[in-house]
Amino acid sequence: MSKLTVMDHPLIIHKVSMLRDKNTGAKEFRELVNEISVLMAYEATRDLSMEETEIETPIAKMTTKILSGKKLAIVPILRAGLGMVDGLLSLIPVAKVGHIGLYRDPETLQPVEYYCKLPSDIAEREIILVDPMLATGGSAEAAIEFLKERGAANIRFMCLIASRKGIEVLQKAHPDVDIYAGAVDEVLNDHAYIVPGLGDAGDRLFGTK
Ligand SMILES: O=P(O)(O)OC[C@H]1O[C@H](OP(=O)(O)OP(=O)(O)O)[C@H](O)[C@@H]1O
Ligand SMILES: O=c1cc[nH]c(=O)[nH]1
Ligand SMILES: [Mg+2]
Repeated sequence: MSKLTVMDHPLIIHKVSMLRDKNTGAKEFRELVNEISVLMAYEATRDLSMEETEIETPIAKMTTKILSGKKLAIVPILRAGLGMVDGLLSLIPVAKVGHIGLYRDPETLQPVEYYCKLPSDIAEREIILVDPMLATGGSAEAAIEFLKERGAANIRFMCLIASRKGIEVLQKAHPDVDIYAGAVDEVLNDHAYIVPGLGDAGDRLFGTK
């Protein structure tokens, strides 16, 4: 069973509350998604591997630790995942960015793929897959399958709001993928939107409703 980490930091809880508010406009919504992504990146990278190195301060030589240099990739699920990329890149500027285009068919609720472009060495990279919403879990499950088909073996998934059902589906389908969620909501409505959720993350980010 994969690990589920739900954010409990007051700054994140506060910003997720602002994000949920229907009166939050697209500009503020984008800023909040960016800020929450930065704060969550701190948690989602807590177990990155480190190695010892020798440096010299102005006072003395010392042995200290740095990141082991394992290669990272950030992979947003389009469209809404795009809103989380800049925040992550601000902390991990050397990461490569891959894109998986998926939308959820409103009738069948099944994910439909329309784009996939990944770094050529994706199989060697530690991957942070990002999407603000984990609802039925179908989109994240399919995106992880694409990544695994291309050889990816080290994947973690970061979302802003997850439903209990989406977490169950993802943990069952991909027990090796740890999940980092800004908040967890219990219910999906008849259209498989998260309740209370925040509405359609892509539409709110890009002002398309
Ligand atoms: O867990 P699921 O039930 O699959 O739902 C979650 C998916 O739905 C939303 O994308 P959407 O289909 O609205 O596409 P968009 O990002 O282009 O708006 C969201 O950003 C996820 O990708
Ligand atoms: O609540 C939801 C469910 C799917 N996609 C969204 O953007 N929001
Ligand atoms: Mg959408």
